[in-house]
Amino acid sequence: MAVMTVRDVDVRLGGRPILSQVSLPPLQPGRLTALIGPNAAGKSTLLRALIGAIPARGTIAIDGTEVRNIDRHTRRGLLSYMPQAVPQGSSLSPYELARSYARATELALSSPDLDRRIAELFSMLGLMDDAHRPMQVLSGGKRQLVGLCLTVIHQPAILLLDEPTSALDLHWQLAAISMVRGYLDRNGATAVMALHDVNLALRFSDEIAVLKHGRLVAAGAPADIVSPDLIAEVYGVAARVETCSAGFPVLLADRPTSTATSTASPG
Ligand SMILES: Nc1ncnc2c1ncn2[C@@H]1O[C@H](COP(=O)(O)OP(=O)(O)OP(=O)(O)O)[C@@H](O)[C@H]1O
Repeated sequence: MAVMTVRDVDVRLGGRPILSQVSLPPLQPGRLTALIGPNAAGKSTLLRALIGAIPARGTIAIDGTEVRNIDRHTRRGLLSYMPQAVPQGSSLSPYELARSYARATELALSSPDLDRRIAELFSMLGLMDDAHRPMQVLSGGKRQLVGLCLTVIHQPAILLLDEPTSALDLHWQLAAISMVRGYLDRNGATAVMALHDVNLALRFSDEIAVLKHGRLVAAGAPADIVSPDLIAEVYGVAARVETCSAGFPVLLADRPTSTATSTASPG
């Protein structure tokens, strides 16, 4: 189990500020934090800063140690990142990729145990029939599901997932996020997940952090922070937030109220 701290993060890219003073609620074991906000708000940039892929100022630490000071090998075992792009096609099969990812992180599992783990993940995500087909013949959604399997195969403590459901149909969106939730519950892991679908964030996350123009606009429990005013301010959309019969807040988006204002950088 690990706790990640993200405080006052600044990132500059191409000579201009992209993130400014971004802090997240403490990323605690078993918790899922959804990162929402309009296009170009800085969600992917923040996730890339958290894995140490781009330079950042401020505090990005795991159990008190700055991520940049954790050696690459340890970092790879602790942190797992799923980029926004759907994995490319290749001649390797999902099964071969899963085996090679697990080997690369020196996962301490016997070969039969690893096969059992792969089969469990593949069956949860509907990949059994595709396990031995080359990635290049799989659909985009299937390749995204494979990408999600690869993100958890070595049992990392922290998952950083960039729109992991963007290519998935309704059924597999729910299956994918349920798999992640189950993973967090069983392993005491934590996840930060960038999402465009506010209703998925409302339904599945413990905390939501809202970015706009590279700044944190709001953060907290979904029901506490997602309101019509926030949605109007952040997305330029008139919306209602109602409570569904299962007791969850649900966003009903009515119409755009202004042109998107998502391209400006933090000043
Ligand atoms: N390497 C780079 N050099 C310069 N600017 C960059 C670079 N990478 C990203 N940016 C800029 O940073 C801003 C934030 O981009 P980012 O991809 O983090 O946003 P996002 O919230 O993930 O967007 P989306 O929802 O559209 O995926 C954008 O204005 C983008 O053009």
